[in-house]
Amino acid sequence: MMNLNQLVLASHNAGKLKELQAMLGDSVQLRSIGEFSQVEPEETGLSFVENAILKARNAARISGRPALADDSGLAVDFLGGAPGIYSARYADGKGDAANNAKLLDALKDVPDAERGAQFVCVLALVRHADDPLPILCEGLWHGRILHAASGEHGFGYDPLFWVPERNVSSAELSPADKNQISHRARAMDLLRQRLGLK
Ligand SMILES: O=P(O)(O)OP(=O)(O)OP(=O)(O)OC[C@H]1O[C@@H](n2cnc3c(O)ncnc32)[C@H](O)[C@@H]1O
Ligand SMILES: [Mg+2]
Repeated sequence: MMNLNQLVLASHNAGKLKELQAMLGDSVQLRSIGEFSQVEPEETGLSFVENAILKARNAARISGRPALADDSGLAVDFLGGAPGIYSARYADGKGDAANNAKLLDALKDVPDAERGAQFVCVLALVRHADDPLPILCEGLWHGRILHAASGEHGFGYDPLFWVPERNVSSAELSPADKNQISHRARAMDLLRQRLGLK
């Protein structure tokens, strides 16, 4: 298929790079698109799939190499699936802390039973910028939104995401544990199967 010893990761998010590289182990080395360009493409798609493909194509074009993109986010039931594809920009680009504060505010006084949410991850792999057949893999992770932040690991909304199967927040899981069960882990599992890496 393609030489997969090395892949360009179409992401400027250091948390994703760390998690995805840990999942891949030594078999594939991820190089951040940040090594090639600091310009982030506008995520104009209406779905995780469209944005993942858009980012992967952009990175393949800039680097001239096969590229992997991750488009992910948090879909909250009570908010009709918001912030969803807009998760990174929920508080207008003010960052993780502002995103988390806005989410807590939006769910103020909402009881536990209505605080269900899922993390979504779509991985897109393109062999080159105009690849007509991107490989797409998705993963979901069901949980609940806490009433206050808890935990120091991870990134983004992790301190607010309660993991029912472990009785802790996602930011209280060790990185190794999160990488076993997260939305990203599930998507990566499928990708490794598709690539014959497992
Ligand atoms: O687009 P790139 O450059 O990859 O980086 P990004 O951070 O903008 O990534 P997305 O556009 O895919 O937005 C995903 C957002 O969803 C949230 N998110 C995704 N996965 C998460 C995880 O494992 N834990 C916590 N928050 C997560 C977090 O706020 C991310 O910024
Ligand atoms: Mg983004």
